[in-house]
Formats: sequence, structure tokens, C-alpha cells
Amino acid sequence: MGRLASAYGQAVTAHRRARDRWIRARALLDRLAGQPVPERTVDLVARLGRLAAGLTAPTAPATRPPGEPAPVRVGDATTADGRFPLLLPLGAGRHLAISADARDPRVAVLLRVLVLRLLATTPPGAVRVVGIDPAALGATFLPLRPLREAGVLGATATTEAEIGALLDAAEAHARAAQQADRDDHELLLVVAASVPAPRELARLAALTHAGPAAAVCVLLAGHPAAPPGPAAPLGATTTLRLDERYAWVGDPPGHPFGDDGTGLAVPVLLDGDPPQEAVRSLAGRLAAAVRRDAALHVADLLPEWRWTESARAGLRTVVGRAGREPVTLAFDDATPHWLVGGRTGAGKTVFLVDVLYGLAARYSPADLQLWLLDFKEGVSFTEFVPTERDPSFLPHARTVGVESDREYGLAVLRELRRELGRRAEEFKRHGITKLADLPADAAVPRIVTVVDEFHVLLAGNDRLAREAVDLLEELARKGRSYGVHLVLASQSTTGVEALYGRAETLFGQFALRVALPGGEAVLGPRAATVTAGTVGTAVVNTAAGAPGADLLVRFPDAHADARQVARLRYELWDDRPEGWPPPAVFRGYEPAHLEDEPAAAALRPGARRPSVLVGRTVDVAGSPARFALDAGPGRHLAVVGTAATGAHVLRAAALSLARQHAPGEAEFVLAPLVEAADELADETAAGIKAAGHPVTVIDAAGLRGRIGELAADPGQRGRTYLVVFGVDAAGATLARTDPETFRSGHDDLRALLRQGPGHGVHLLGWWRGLRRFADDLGGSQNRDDVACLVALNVPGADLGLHLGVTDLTYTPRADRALLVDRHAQRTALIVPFVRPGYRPEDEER
Ligand SMILES: Nc1ncnc2c1ncn2[C@@H]1O[C@H](COP(=O)(O)OP(=O)(O)OP(=O)(O)O)[C@@H](O)[C@H]1O
Repeated sequence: MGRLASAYGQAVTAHRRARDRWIRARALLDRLAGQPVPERTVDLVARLGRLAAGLTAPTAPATRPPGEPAPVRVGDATTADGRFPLLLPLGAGRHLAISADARDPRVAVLLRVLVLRLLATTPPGAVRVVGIDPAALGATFLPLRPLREAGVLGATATTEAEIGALLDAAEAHARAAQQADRDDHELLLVVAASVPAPRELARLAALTHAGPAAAVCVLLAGHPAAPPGPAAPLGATTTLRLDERYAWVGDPPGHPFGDDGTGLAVPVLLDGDPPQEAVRSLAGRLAAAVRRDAALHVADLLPEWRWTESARAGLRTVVGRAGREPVTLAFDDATPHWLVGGRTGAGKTVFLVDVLYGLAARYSPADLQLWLLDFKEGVSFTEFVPTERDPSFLPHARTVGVESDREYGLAVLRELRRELGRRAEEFKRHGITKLADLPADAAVPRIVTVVDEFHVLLAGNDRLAREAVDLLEELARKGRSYGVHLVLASQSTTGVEALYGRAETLFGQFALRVALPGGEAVLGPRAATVTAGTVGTAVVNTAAGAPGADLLVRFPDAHADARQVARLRYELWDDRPEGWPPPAVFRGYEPAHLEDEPAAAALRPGARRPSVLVGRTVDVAGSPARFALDAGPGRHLAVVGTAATGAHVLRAAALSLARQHAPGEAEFVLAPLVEAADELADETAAGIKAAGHPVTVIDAAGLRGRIGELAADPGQRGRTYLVVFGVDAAGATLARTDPETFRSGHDDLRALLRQGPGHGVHLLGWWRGLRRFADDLGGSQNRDDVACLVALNVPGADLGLHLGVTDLTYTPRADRALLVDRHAQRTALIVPFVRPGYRPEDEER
């Protein structure tokens, strides 16, 4: 009887509660719809359905008023009289906690549904999503990949360190939003799988208490509402409890379903996974809108006035925007050097070009000098140098290397070190330690050195790479005080062999890190708290990659703004001081011609020590590569290698000599012994004749005879130049012994080599092999008899062996040669002179 009475009592209470709710619901609907509420429950359910449909219709997106939560559908509430869509308030300080985590597939689906719907109800760019998913390693978010590519969904945190960093960033976002009191974007933080540790949970709970101004919305799965669940009271959070089949929804904050605190009395069937097509189309729409919204131009970052800023304490420029705020970065005591990472095509070059124009617009060329080095094929810095079509240049540019050789890079670094030395002397003279203390009349510009694709410079572990690392380390260490700043950019900052064990010392000096897409490694081994997902964005960290200091920045596309940029360059070029020189330019792809060489044009008859010009040195000044052919022993020229360039080098050498003698003062004997050289030999002969000198053309037998004569009696009859195209082709002839004198041609050749220079006789020869050359000399003990060497495609190891040098680094390339002057102990990489129109790399492929 007692049990019956109790059951009856419960039924009455339940009925009363249901009736109260019903009345309240009718009153509410009345207010909402301004229409009388239907008497029958089925009609009421249908009305609720229509209301919800109206609130979540596709025409409704982006209409959510700022600061208001979005009504987001989670599924269908099921009653005996039908179903109606259940909407929950999310965003603007309203959160959701779910009893199970995303390892329950229904929860994973729900989270994805909520992310999509929340994004769909807000304007593009107004919500950014980040996820925590340690138990499922990010699997929950995989189906949302298109959103990641659209730059709306950040990287998912799966490790303790990543979660810590993500929470750091979320808290920083909340603080910034509260302080700025401005509705920039909302952060949707989704905790998908596994209950967070108490510490993290406490931090999440604090975020739910932070209020709407914090602009953070937390979706927290795996948070059982009742003990034994973790006891971290959440603020402004609707709870959702799952049983075997249904979800049970608690009261939304501030708008309870009833007054007894038990939430919605009817169960809810959760919605299924959204179709991939819907994800893709939403992502496409958001990405397009984000791009449109984000349009940022180079001109937006430029100062109103040119060259008005002082570089004494450092250089600064606006590189882009974070949200709507301009982001200024500096080369100063705190961030003297920058490290920039990003995969190929991530926008590195564009970012650097933005920075360079930004600096060039702010500081005059007297305050700022640019040394630009690019190691890749492409056009990174070509716009800063004059060309035939466009004579303008950036007056700040002092040296520019395009498609630079590593040797050129090294030459630039050495030159920078010399500059450091000069500055150190100046500082000493003035008794100062800081650039800012130099008196105005002794002021020097700050130097920004950009090395794009610097890993090429450090490739391998050869002597060059090691020296480059040493130089970079020294420049980075001392540069801060002397106003020499480095920007190292690369697609990979790890795995550079020459840096093993030294990366930390070197990069430790680079306090400013810029991570473009795929370049997160520059931020260090920890996870990025924000990631640059799309081209045109970068994560900037001014604390050497320390967690919590990441800032996502958008920067403009200087390539797309080519007209704005060209206008600026012309403006700056026009304003350059009178007589300001253009930059020294090294173009790695450009062949060298005697005809374009200023040093060749300056040659005049009557030179005391005539010299041969053979190419352009790969150095900062692009100085001419030359050998003096004086009376010293060994002053002959050997060009060695099978490459046809050998004949071109001989041509340049002979023509340059012809310019240094008055007519009649020198005799040229040409021996074209290989067919490949015939045309060039004819051309050389014509050139020499045009300069007024007698030319004799001989064959192998004639050469044998002439060598014999000259060896027997070098005489003293002015100058004689023996120019032999393909000396090796005369091998058999020279090997024969004269039956009368018992001397072979080789004997005479060696005698001539030894005595010739003292009597004004010099041999200029092209040998097509190092072995033949060494044999003709009579072994390596005679190697000093020809002291001037231009090595073409000769393996570095063989050359080292011939020269008796152990640490020679030379890798033959089509349009490069190694100049070796044994007397001056000089080796230098050169671009050998070729006849205009000839491209070694085309011919020798
Ligand atoms: N801020 C930007 N907004 C939109 N597009 C950009 C932006 N920056 C770069 N891009 C585009 O990305 C492409 C690649 O840029 P960039 O040449 O700078 O890449 P990179 O990292 O230097 O690549 P690589 O190393 O292959 O030369 C260009 O076509 C450029 O127009």
C-alpha cells in the first residue's frame, strides 16, 4: 500500500511539473511568435520545429548579432507527440560540456557538427577553431581537413606540451580580447578525447568563467557532470549527458528549461555526421571570404613620409597585420637577427621583399644598406637591381647576388667581416661601444644582410660550409653592436650537416623567428600554438621561439602589388643622392664576356706587365680574373679540361694581350690543332690582326718546328705568344725524337717553358686533359713551369693531386672554372670568358 501511495505521489508531482512547463512553454512561445499557442501537443511540437528551422535556416547565417550566442542545433528532442529540433546557445561566453569523450563516435560526430554549425552562423573570419585530442591523436578532426586548409581550423594539440602551449595561446587570446574590448575573432576550443588532467581542466574551467568579453567558447567532451568525474565547476556551460541511445540536455545558462534544474525532460537524438561535401563547401566559402576580407597591400604598410626615421637605435618596419592591428618588427638590441622558415612556395621571398621595401621606405640609404644573397634559381631580388629594360634600382642595395654560387656567398660574408673589423676600429678610435654613440660625422649605415635559402650555402660538410658557419656565427655574435643584422631564410633549418652541434649557438642569436607555412621548425622543437596555415600568413615570435609569444600575422603579396612596388622603387631611386652608385650585382646564371669587362676596355698598349684576362672572379666586386705574364719563371697559361670553353678562354687571353702591345711589338703564333677550336682560332687571329699585330697560323708540325727554334734560341725580339688550341693533339708529333739533335718535341717544349718568360716567350695552351698536361710538363715535379692554370671540367681531387694541395674544394660546373696562380698562392672560382652568344651550360649538357 505504501509503495502504491508513493508511486501515486510521484505521478502527481510529475504531472504537475509537466503542466507547469507546458504553461510556461506556451507563454514563451506566445511571446516569441506573437501568436496564440496551439492547444494540442502535436501542434506545439510542430511549431517548435518551425521556429527552430527559422533560426537555423541557411538564410540565417552570419546574422548572429555580435556578443549574442548562436542557436546551434544538436539533434532532435523526441516526445510522444513528435520531434522538434533542439537548439543550444553557444559562443559569446556560452559553453558545452559532454559526459563522454570523442572515443564515443556519437560525440566525435557531435563535435564536428557543432564546429560546422557554429562557423556557419558567424561571419567568415569571426571564429577560429583549435582542438585538443590526445586520446585519438587528432582523428576527431580529420574529416574537417578542408577547414584546416581554409585557415579556420588550427593544428590539433595531442601532446602535453602542445596542450599547454594551446592553453597559453587561448588565455593570451582571452586576455587580449578582454583588454582590447573589441570583437576581433572568437576562439572555439574543442576538447575531443580523454579527460584533461586536473591542471588543464582547471585552466579550461577558468576560460568558461571568463565571460563573453574573453571571446572564447569551450566544447568540453569527456566531462562527466556528476562525481566521480573531475570536480572543476564550469561557468555558463550547458551539459549534455549520453546514455545508451539518447542525449539528455541540462539547462542552458540563464535560460533553464524548467525551474527544477533537471534540464530538458525529453531525450534528444543527436544528429549524424555532416556530409563531406558540406564541409568542403563551407571551407571554400570561408576561405574565399577570409581572403577577400584579408586583402592587404604593400602600400598599406608604408609610412606616410619617406626616409624620415632614425636608425640610431635600430630599424623597424611594419610587416603585416595581426587581426586589424599593424605588426612592427625590429632589428635592434632585442631582435638583432631574424630566422625565417617556410616550405617552397610558402611566400618567403614575398615576405622578405615586403620587409625590404618597408625598410627602404623608412630609412635613407645613408642609414640603411642592404646586402642581398639568394641561392636559388629564380628572381628573388632582381627587382632591386638595374637591368637593360629598367634602369631603376633600390639605392639601399649595396650587393645583390642572384642565383649565387656558394663561393660568392662566402665572399660576401668575408666582406661583411671586414666591415665589422673596420667598424671595430672606428669604435675604438672614438672610445665607444655602441653604434648609436658614433658622432654624426662618422655615422655608418646599419647593414641588413638577407640570405635566402641559406641551407644551400651550408650544404655538405666541406671547408666552404664550415667557414660559412664560422663567419655567420661571428657576424651574428658581433653584428648587434656594430649595426650588422642578418636575416637567414630557408625551407629547412634542420638537417644542415655543417651546423651539427652548432645550430643552437648560431640560431640562439636569432631572437626573431618567422614561421611561414611548413616552417614551424624555426619556432623550436615545441608545438606552435598558432600555425600559419595559408600562404600570406606567418607566425612571428620575438622571443627565440619561446612558447606563448606566437603571433599570427598576415602580410601582403608584393608580387601581386607589382605596380605599387615599382612606383615606390622609382620614387626612392629618384630621390637617391647625386652620383649614388648602383649595387654590385652577381648573377650566377650570366656568362662573362671580355667585351663587357670594364678592365678589358681599359687595357692600353705599353703595359709594363701585360696580363691575360680569363674571366670574372666570383667575388663581391666581380673583379677581373687575370694573370700577369712577366719575365718570372712559369708565366705561361694552361687551360685544362675537355670543355669547349677552353678555346673561348684562350681567345679572351690572346685578345686581351693584343690590346696591351703597340703594333709590331708582339708576335702571335696560333696553332689551332683541334677542329672544335678552328672557328674561334680564326676569330682570334682576326682580332689580333685588327689590333695591328702579325699573326702566324701553324699546324702540329709547324708547332714542333717553332718550339724547337724557340728552345734553341729564345733570343730577345720583343714578345712572342704561342697560342695553342689543343696542345694534347700534338702529343704524337712532340713525342718524336729528332734524329739529328736527339731531342724530342717534349724536350724542347720543357726547355721553352723554363727559359721562355725570361726572353719574352709565353705559351698559352689549352689541354683537354689534366694527365696529358702533366705528361707534357714531364711530371708533377715540373708543375711550377706553368704557374697560371684555369681548370675547367677537371675533377677537384685530380686537380688537388696534380697541384699537391690536399684541401682543394672544387666541383666542376659548366660555366665555372678554377683559377690557380701557383706563384701568388691564389685560387679563385671564376666565370670564364666566352664569346658572346655562347652558353657553356647549353653546349656541354
Ligand atoms: N601574402 C601573400 N598573399 C597571397 N599570395 C602570396 C602571398 N605571399 C606569397 N604569395 C604567393 O605565393 C607564391 C609563392 O611565393 P614566394 O615566391 O614568396 O614563395 P617562396 O617561399 O619564396 O618559394 P620558393 O622557395 O619556392 O621560391 C607566389 O605566387 C605568391 O604570389
